[in-house]
Amino acid sequence: MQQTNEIFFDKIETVFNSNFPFIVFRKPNENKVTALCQKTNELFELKSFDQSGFIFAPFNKNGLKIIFPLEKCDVLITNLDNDFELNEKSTVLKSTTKDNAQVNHISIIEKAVEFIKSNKAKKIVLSRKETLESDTIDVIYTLKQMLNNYKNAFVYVWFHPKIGLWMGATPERLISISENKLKTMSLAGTQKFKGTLDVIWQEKELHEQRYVTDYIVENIKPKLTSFKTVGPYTVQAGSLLHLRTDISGTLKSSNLLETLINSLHPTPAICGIPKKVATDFILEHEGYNRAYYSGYLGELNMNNSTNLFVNLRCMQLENNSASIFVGGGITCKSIAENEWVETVSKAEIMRKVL
Ligand SMILES: C=C(O[C@@H]1C=C(C(=O)O)C=C[C@H]1O)C(=O)O
Repeated sequence: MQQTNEIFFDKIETVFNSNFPFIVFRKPNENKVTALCQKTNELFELKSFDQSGFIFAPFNKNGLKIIFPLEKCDVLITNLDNDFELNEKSTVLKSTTKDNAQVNHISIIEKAVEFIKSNKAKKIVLSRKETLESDTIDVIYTLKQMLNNYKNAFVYVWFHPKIGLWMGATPERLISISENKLKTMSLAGTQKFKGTLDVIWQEKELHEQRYVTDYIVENIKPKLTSFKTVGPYTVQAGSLLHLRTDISGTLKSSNLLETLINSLHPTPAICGIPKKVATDFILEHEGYNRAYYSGYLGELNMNNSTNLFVNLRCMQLENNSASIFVGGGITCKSIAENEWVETVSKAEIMRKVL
């Protein structure tokens, strides 16, 4: 049901306070904001990619994939024509991340570089979690900040009482399918945005993004009748820039979604090459559970289309803390200190909206 902005956000606040499961999302470059409010607090596991609803899947392929089934939800919609007028709020954020976090992360990166140099892998994406404490975190305010500031991102707040509260503004599409037309992207390589898209990319970034493009093309091409790539070109994601290639095509048949997701996720944008070697390295060395970070989420068979995004630039909110998840691609050319700084810049994207 279409609502005015004020009524829409008041309802979201009421649902949030009632502790029932809900998702609010806005797709990249759209004005339409959609909410699915589940009528009970049951936890529905995704049983088949033929279901309709909003799905939330973890990084671990065998982990619990959750669906808010369309038929179990009230759907609310609003259109944002203007930015929200938000008062400046000076949230005091206290980092509870351990003092040795930087030393640890750098040491894992150095191990990965050595591992890659010995030809055991080409790329490994390593991540970490940064936890901030504050007693004034306001979820609706943060949602509005993300909507105002990250217009070309997939912005969301997801909550289930049995799982927790996640929110984010991701620049990365995993897969979209509408009437047998497929759209995906290869996104990798990071530098700070300094006022222009006209920048130079080093070999390290060009290579790490190329690995992702090659992997995606190799996996989806056999399932397509026609096929096109555009890029790589530079895109802005908040205060960062990335290299992106758009990949699109027409599917050979209409029942390929599950096969495609299984062959794409996790892509080398968030895992590595070769996939199995990179996954094992991540599980052995990262030393924490990625949970839903670098998993995927989005509309499944809603309005005859599927739109799934990779869960990046995201955080998990618990009581008075926000855990921000950040990572970056490591290759033989990585400089550990620079890779650390890149994760600090990525964490800024969520820190800024708290
Ligand atoms: C892993 C993340 O981002 C991914 C890694 C990137 C990189 O290594 O340069 C860039 C964009 C994303 O594909 C993240 O944001 O946590």
